[in-house]
Amino acid sequence: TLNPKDVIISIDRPKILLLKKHIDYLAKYGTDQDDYEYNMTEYLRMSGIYWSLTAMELMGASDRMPKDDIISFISTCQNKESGGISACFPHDPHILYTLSAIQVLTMYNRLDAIDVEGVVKFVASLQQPDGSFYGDIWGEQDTRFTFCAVMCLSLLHRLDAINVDKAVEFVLSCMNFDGGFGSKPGSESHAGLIYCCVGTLSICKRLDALKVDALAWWLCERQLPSGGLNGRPEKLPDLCYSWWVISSLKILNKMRWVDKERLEQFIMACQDPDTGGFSDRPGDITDPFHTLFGVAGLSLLGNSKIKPVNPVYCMPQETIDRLKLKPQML
Ligand SMILES: COc1ccc(S(=O)(=O)N2Cc3cc(C#N)ccc3N(Cc3cncn3C)C[C@H]2Cc2ccccc2)cc1
Ligand SMILES: [Zn+2]
Repeated sequence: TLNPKDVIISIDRPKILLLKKHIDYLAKYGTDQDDYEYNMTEYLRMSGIYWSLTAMELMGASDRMPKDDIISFISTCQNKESGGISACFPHDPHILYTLSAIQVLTMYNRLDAIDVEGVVKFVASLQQPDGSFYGDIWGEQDTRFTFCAVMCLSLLHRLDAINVDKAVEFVLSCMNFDGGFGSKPGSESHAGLIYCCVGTLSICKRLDALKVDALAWWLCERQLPSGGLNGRPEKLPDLCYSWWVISSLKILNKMRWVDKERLEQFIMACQDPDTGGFSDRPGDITDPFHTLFGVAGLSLLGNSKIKPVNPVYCMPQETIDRLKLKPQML
């Protein structure tokens, strides 16, 4: 049931974490090659593997994933000429899927399965004179891709391959008067892009450049009476936006500015007790994308049944520690 700008959570929605249901949901997802949705999402297959594996790692159930099949799938997706990685053979390589592949292989500690130098060359080749990054050879510019490039190269300890100062300069050129960020200079502030820009500045150790109080104020204003958070003013709450907002607030050390109990109630209500998984809002269809952000969000809120997640990389903290990466936190 909706009121114009929020959802009303009915009392029969789940209130506790249905961990086993989510583990079984993700373990089953993608095993049925004839499944319509599975085939329709071939274009994002690599990201789907990252979403599922990361959620399973956080739930302590990554042994339920087909590790060897995943690793050999990834090596078939690397383009020999460009070094880039695609979502699925024979699609074009793209920075989004190159990042997802590197995130999966670092969680598995199996970077030997691909040509790392080729990945570094592909990512560096996408940087533009203004410091921004294209997503692929077709030239779409978006601050999301700067974040993908910086995150991907930092996981490989190869930030030396790009001009970090110019990348930071481009991100800062997208800062708005409200302290937020959009996809390009002058674009409206949006929670997903704020997360990308704050994450980029954290990895580049430039959080000093933020208007912290203005930005944290804009972020905590995203929370609605239902406890959920939206991506922009006047929008409905959505579980994935809840992740973008609270991970940004965690990096800024301002988590206390949101009502954690109400947010946890919203996240729990997004679970589906029959199919397993989390959806964007209570009662909708679940998917691996929102299941990751439900599990990661509960981890950030301190749920002891879920392993700690790093708010910048959206990966298990133990992986970030093993890589000796220290993204800046305020
Ligand atoms: C509705 O079918 C869709 C629609 C789009 C996409 S998408 O372009 O690949 N993508 C990733 C995504 C994955 C899944 C899953 N499994 C579900 C949704 C979803 N959205 C759409 C969405 C999320 N919240 C509400 N909406 C409508 C975000 C989008 C963009 C995005 C990509 C990477 C990282 C962050 C954001 C995939 C499926
Ligand atoms: Zn969503």
